[in-house]
Amino acid sequence: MTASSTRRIHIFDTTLRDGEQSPGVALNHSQKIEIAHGLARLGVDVIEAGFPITSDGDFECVSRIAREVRGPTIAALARTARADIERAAAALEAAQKRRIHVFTSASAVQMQHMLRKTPEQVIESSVRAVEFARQFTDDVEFSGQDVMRADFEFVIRLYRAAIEAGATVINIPDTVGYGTPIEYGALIARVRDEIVMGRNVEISTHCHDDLGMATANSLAAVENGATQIECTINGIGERAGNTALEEVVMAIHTRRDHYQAETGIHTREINRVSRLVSRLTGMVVPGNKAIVGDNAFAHESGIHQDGVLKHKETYEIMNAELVGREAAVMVMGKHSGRAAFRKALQDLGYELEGENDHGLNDDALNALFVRFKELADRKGQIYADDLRSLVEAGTEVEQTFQIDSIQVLSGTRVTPTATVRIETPDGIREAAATGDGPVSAVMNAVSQATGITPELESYRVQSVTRGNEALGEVNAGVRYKGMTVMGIGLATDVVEASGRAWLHAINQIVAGQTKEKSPMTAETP
Ligand SMILES: CC(=O)SCCNC(=O)CCNC(=O)[C@H](O)C(C)(C)COP(=O)(O)OP(=O)(O)OC[C@H]1O[C@@H](n2cnc3c(N)ncnc32)[C@H](O)[C@@H]1OP(=O)(O)O
Ligand SMILES: CC(C)C(=O)C(=O)O
Ligand SMILES: [Mg+2]
Repeated sequence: MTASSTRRIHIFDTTLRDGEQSPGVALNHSQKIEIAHGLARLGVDVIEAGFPITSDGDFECVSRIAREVRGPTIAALARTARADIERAAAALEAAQKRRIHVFTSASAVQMQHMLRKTPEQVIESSVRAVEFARQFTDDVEFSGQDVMRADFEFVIRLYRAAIEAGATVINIPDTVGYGTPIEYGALIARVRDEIVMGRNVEISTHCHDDLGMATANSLAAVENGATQIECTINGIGERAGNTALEEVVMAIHTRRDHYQAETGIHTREINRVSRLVSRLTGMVVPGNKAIVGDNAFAHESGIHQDGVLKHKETYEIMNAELVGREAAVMVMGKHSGRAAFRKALQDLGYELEGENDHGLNDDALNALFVRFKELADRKGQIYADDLRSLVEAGTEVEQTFQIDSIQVLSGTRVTPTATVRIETPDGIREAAATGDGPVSAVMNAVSQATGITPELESYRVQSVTRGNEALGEVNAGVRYKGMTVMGIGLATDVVEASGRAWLHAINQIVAGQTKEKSPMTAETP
């Protein structure tokens, strides 16, 4: 591939407009500004900052982004109405580079039932709107919603009219995610060959993920002449969301042999902006999400781990570092094999063959591996501290304290209060405590009963089975006097699971302290 044959694909990010249309998401001004700066750092070409006619708040926010964010073109959405276009133009006034994005509908169902216009009226209002928008800027994008359910002959007529009226970017939205890659690619090729025909007009793709085909459709468009992809961080957006920015960018990068294209995205910023958007929108990224999910660069099964340890490329098509993540991680669990087990112990500092206390020969390693599998069967994921306990004590940590009962009082206008009974080596101890919420109340009560108050560093709750009686697993990462441990608690009630996780962490702390005092124990790595 020569440099001259590489096409530049523009990334149009609509996280702040279509992304914010995700049900339940509403970002305030400072959150939007923070995301806009993140997008500029990422190197997107266009930021669609909002739809200014929506509200005074949206207008103000687009104006602020236009004033403050430098680098990308700032775009604002408008219906074909004059008032929308005037409002968009006013909001964009301070932008270094501004684009008005005018949209209409192209499918019969939307024209007839939503716009209540005939196809000819839709063409006429679109032409007027594009011409009017051109009075404010030379950069006008035009979209006809729902093209994949539209009559393609009409689509061609509509877009031809928009180009003649002055549209510089024509965006082909599959608004309801109906198209397949072959159909969508073929339509883009028709638009390229029948209406763009070498003119200086950019073809853009805007896909939704209702059938899980947004990324495939966007890439099919690139194969057929599109040079702009509209997308959102983490694929958020209306219903099932939009094309995920990180997916198309990394597909183009990783398969540049195939697409003969490149984007201007600084890929090492991807993880950072993904985390930012997830945190501010409250939309959790699923573990198995491509590129940015927790598991996207993790290996748990023994055969994969063995392959990756021998040569990374056996199971990895891109480096985690390339998207700003830590190098691929080995998750230790019941599917892990000896190779990964051995490597995990080495990473923790244990010598596998030698004369010191923890020098493990093959027989010792095999015996430990059997215990590791037993533990993984019961527990699922195995953490570094579990491995340390296995090596040093040959068993899971001793449960010095055990929960006898937990009672929690919580609700509106009630200070959350927890009462716990804990079995200790000296008999039952009872303690009651309050907290900001039921979880902190139960943690405080357990600390009081055991006399150990660690500091909470991370907290995660997830469901590990399905249905009404789903078990909640709580992972509480805690720190105590320089020691960091992960407590795990499982129960159908997440408050109880939190209490169990807290106590599990305390038991590990107690076990760690006992070992430190024992003259028989070698230094922990
Ligand atoms: C596919 C997309 O993502 S499109 C963008 C969707 N985003 C949003 O709708 C978010 C912001 N929307 C809003 O705040 C409001 O809907 C507003 C301010 C735009 C309009 O509010 P209202 O005036 O109360 O109208 P309402 O939302 O009830 O209905 C939409 C109107 O826009 C019309 N309309 C829809 N699309 C277009 C268009 N492209 N061009 C012109 N008019 C349009 C509809 O026909 C309807 O008109 P009607 O009231 O005469 O029947
Ligand atoms: C406004 C348009 C481009 C849109 O979001 C869609 O059609 O999905
Ligand atoms: Mg959309």
